[in-house]
Amino acid sequence: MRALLRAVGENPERDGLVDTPARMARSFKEIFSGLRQDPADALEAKFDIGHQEMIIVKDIPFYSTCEHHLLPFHGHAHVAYIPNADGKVTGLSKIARLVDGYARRPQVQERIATQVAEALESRLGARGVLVVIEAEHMCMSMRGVNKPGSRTVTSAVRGVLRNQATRSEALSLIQG
Ligand SMILES: Nc1nc2c(ncn2[C@@H]2O[C@H](COP(=O)(O)OP(=O)(O)OP(=O)(O)O)[C@@H](O)[C@H]2O)c(=O)[nH]1
Ligand SMILES: [Zn+2]
Repeated sequence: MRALLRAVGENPERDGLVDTPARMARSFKEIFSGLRQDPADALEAKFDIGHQEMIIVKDIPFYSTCEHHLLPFHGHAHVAYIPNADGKVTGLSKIARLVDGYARRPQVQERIATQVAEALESRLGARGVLVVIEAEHMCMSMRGVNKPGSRTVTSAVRGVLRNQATRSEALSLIQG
């Protein structure tokens, strides 16, 4: 961190910066905590409620860091899934924990959606999954192309949610 401060033309020994490297290390530990866990461990088919219909947790806010510039991108994730035939579902908060776990890594937006979808499919045995992520990237807003306010939308679809009617139902519930 000190080398980085020196490289941008700063003096890492001056008063305001002397504690910055340690502070950054603590901050990075939190921002990248998803690297030291398997976010899919959050998932557990815990509640045997015989529910086999669609479940959507939408507008989940998240903060992540783009792996190209190490600048933040942030926005909302919408996660729809259809449980498998045994009708067991996971706790709603676990869906948000899953998003957080993958977001707290150096990332690209596309991969967060894919990883969330694959975790729900493989760990929970979900019959269908649709993940939509919309985010603003600071590397596009505050530098480079300088387009604040532009938003990127990515999605990942698995299983029966590839079916057009089911996918349209999920998308209309997410947008509504
Ligand atoms: N696909 C994808 N691209 C991303 C993501 N986050 C940042 N990027 C892009 O990564 C690209 C890196 O491009 P480079 O040309 O190597 O880097 P650069 O010279 O800093 O590019 P500019 O940002 O255009 O100035 C840029 O186009 C970013 O917009 C992401 O989550 N997904
Ligand atoms: Zn970037």
